[in-house]
Amino acid sequence: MAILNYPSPLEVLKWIVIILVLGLAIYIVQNEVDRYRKRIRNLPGPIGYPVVGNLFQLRDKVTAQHYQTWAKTYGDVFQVQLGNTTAVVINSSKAAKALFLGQSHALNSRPTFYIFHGKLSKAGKSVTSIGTSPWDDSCKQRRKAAAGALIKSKVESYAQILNLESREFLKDILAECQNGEVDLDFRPAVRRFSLNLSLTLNYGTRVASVKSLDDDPLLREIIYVEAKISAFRDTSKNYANYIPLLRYWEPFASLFGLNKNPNEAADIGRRRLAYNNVLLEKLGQQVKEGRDKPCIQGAVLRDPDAANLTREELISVSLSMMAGADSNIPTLGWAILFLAHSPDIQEIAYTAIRDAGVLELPSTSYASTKVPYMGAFTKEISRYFVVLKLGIPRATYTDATWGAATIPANTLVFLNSWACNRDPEHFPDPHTFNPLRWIPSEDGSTPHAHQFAFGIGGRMCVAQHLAHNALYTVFLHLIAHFRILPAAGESRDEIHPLEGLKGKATFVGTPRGSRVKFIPRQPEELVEWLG
Ligand code: HEM
Repeated sequence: MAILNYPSPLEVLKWIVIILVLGLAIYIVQNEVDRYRKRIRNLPGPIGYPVVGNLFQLRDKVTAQHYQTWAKTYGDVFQVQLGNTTAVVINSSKAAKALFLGQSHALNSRPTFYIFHGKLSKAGKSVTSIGTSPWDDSCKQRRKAAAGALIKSKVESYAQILNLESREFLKDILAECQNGEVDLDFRPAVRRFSLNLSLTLNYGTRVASVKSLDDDPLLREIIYVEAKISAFRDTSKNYANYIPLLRYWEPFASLFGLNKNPNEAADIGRRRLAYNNVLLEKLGQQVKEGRDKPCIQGAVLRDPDAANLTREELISVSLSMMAGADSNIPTLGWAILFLAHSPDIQEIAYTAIRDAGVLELPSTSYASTKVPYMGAFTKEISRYFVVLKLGIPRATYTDATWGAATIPANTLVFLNSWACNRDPEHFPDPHTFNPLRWIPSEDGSTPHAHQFAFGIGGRMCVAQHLAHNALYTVFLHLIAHFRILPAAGESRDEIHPLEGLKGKATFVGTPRGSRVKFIPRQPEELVEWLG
């Protein structure tokens, strides 16, 4: 009888390790061939490392600034490899105009990402906001509906909403500022202002008080979920978007209990859909009964051209409006800090407001005023800070060309808005904060007609007029009625648009500072004026 020679456990383990190492080596070789093939011919770009490409060279850096540095070596338009994904980065205003305006159709799409689209949005019945939707007929319809509700003339009709929310913002600050005796954390007031803009403009509903941000379960849910969504959208983190190997690791991590919440993205997607359904349902009922307040979603529901939008498409429009708060909050926060450290600019702005006769007006007139210096100041805030320093990622819809290079359809594209807004050919002395650059010269021409904080081309921000008017109105209220000083011990470092950020490599630039002193110019009169 033959005796079977079973291998020892050590032998088995040895073979398992050999097979795993061999498998990994074959995978890596194949993967490197794949990554090499994905490089775009005739387009320069830095060489990265196996598997990760250029990702680790960008870790803990403000990505847009790093790309701006690379542009000095590789030119205005270059490619990077983020793991297995090839991305094209556009770093000068001239190149941005040539590509996003000159080849607008080819650059008109948005990419899909493994985490955001594959997990979060899939769980939310694949409903994505306009800003995260690839270009197709549905996206075109949704963009048209949103843009229709946000054109310049419609935005003028939202003036009372902007005035009301700015007034409420001042009330929140006045209630807590103790005449400038304390360093006040302005974030709750800023959050309420921005959330109210999104909610009122989109659904005709609003947050009654700062306290209800914490007390009201629906609002708490919105704030929590929107913050999570912003994190899942972050293009500089979420490495599983770029390195497929990490996706294979996920089931093992869950098996060994290393991934605390493997279904988090899907869960957040479902929760976002749930509260938007509740809000849309409520508005639909109000529209039916004729007791709805004027709002974007109400306008869309009543718009005969939008009648063919499905419920998912209506929700998509809402998601897009809610996402706007993500950009408004840090921009307003940074501007408050900037004002605190810039008494000279506060003084010029206050004088301009006073000389334009705004101080004699009721708050209900503020949004409809046109104080040139304040309009210019608002534009310069957006240009100088650039909250989305790499814009919102784009993708090529069809092949595009740059010099001798063909950028194939479905390539990830980043507009380096930070670099374009600091482009000395477009903005002389670009590192100086100078609102006067926006004041029209005597012949009526504005030297710099385009700044890139809202993007450029066919997928540019649909709400740029609204966002500008909202910021203009709140700045007008704030500067007319308060002086702002820095918090104790804070230096100008906190307003550096790169060094002053909380977390360098984040998609949305958020200032790390959050406290200033607010001193009412005329406390008693202000109470009365605010009503
Ligand atoms: C300071 C405030 C804001 C900034 C800096 C900003 C910036 C941007 C940028 C950079 C883009 C991408 C543009 C491109 O790819 O060329 C964008 C897209 C978009 N923004 Fe804004 N935004 C702001 C506020 C808002 C608000 C308040 C809303 C909604 C009420 C909004 C709605 C949208 C939508 C729907 C898109 C997607 C457009 C598309 O993909 O076709 N934004 N925004």
